[in-house]
Amino acid sequence: MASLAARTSSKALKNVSRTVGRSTVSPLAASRSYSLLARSTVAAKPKTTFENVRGVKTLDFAGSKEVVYERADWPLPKLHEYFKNDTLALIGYGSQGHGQGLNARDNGLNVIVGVRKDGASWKEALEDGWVPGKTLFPIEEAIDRGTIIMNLLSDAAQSSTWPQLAPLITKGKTLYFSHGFSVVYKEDTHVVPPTDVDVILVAPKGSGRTVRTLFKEGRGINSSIAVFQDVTGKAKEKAIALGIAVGSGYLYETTFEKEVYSDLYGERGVLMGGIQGMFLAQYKVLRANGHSPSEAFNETVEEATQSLFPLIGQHGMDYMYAACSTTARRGALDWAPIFEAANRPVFEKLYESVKNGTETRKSLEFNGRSTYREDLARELKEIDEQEIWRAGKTVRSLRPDYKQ
Ligand SMILES: NC(=O)C1=CN([C@@H]2O[C@H](COP(=O)(O)OP(=O)(O)OC[C@H]3O[C@@H](n4cnc5c(N)ncnc54)[C@H](OP(=O)(O)O)[C@@H]3O)[C@@H](O)[C@H]2O)C=CC1
Ligand SMILES: CC[C@](O)(C(C)=O)C(=O)O
Ligand SMILES: [Mg+2]
Ligand SMILES: [Mg+2]
Repeated sequence: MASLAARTSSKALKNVSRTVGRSTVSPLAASRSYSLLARSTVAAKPKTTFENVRGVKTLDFAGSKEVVYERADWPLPKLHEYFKNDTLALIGYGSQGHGQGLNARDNGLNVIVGVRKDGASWKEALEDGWVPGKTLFPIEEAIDRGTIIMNLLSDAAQSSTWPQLAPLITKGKTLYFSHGFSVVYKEDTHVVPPTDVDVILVAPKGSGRTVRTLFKEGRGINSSIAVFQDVTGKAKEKAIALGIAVGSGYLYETTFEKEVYSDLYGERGVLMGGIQGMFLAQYKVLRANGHSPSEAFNETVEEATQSLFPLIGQHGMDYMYAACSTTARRGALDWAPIFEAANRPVFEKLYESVKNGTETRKSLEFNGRSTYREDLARELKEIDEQEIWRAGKTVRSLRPDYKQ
């Protein structure tokens, strides 16, 4: 199991830390420092401070000190030793089950998958090389065999299956989530963990698909970690070790409540709902003013995703501004506060809707239906058929590396 992929990631792990001056920093942090030096058009930035080495760092985030854990402190031999008596039972095999399960398996850990027999996930797990009776089991059997129960069912399914699954989570096991949803909104989900098990969270801040691709690239996704219940006194350490085991590069401490509030808010906001709404509004106004679909798409989506947003990701907003014309900079500086003012009340309403549980109840009701897959697919098809995204397909088809 530890074979080629594990050796490859072991090599990647060796490369993960480099010495810059007297501090050990990761390649990403190093490239960030490099990018700060490389900037010519922007003012000097506050320096990132590295107060600790060995993978645990206290960093200054814009004036707030926070601890970040990273992979450097958990080389593969240490992970193997730590989990030598454990079986990680991944329950559910959606986007996160796939990414976290394959990463932990490639890291050489003892991982099994538990899903509904002959459901869509069972088939996907088979395709990914999980073997029925050895590493692939019906849900109850996987929980029985596991010591660390990683509940990666859909949030709605975590709630609906809880009455059957809860009695199987016996003393000595660890209960793991990738979202604070089930335990924080217990009035609605009715998920109340047994009092004699550690309950922890590792929530990758990105799609399970990216959890996998970043791991394969020898990098690692940012994840949040939290402890809901610490029975053994080791819950936090276990969360950190599991975070690294499933392919995270950097782990940020939070609470279950903060994780679920920020996550539900972010995905409904800028990450998914907000961006689709903003793209569509801009596109529609361009079309109403006589611009062609290709021009409206290129000026709204293609330039954003292919040119400007990656610059924000690599170097920050000011860098992206500085990389655009002085004409663009002047206009964007003037209009940014207008957009902020227009959007702020929407974000306030959204945060309240998350905090008071409205979003949770809607999600439980919708995703708890037996037809949830078809119902979601129907609405996604409606997006796919919007003119903006149809135009986008033609624009993308011109790329040399185009894949449908
Ligand atoms: N998607 C992501 O990238 C992220 C997800 N998370 C969190 O990770 C967890 C898992 O999410 P994700 O990977 O997206 O999975 P999904 O939400 O897509 O759920 C998929 C899994 O749930 C199973 N499932 C659904 N309904 C039932 C049911 N009634 N009984 C048994 N199994 C059922 C499916 O099995 P079947 O095929 O048999 O229907 C499938 O294995 C959630 O807590 C989510 O919030 C956190 C960060 C990012
Ligand atoms: C942004 C959506 C997400 O929160 C994620 C990929 O992080 C999710 O729930 O899938
Ligand atoms: Mg989410
Ligand atoms: Mg998220």
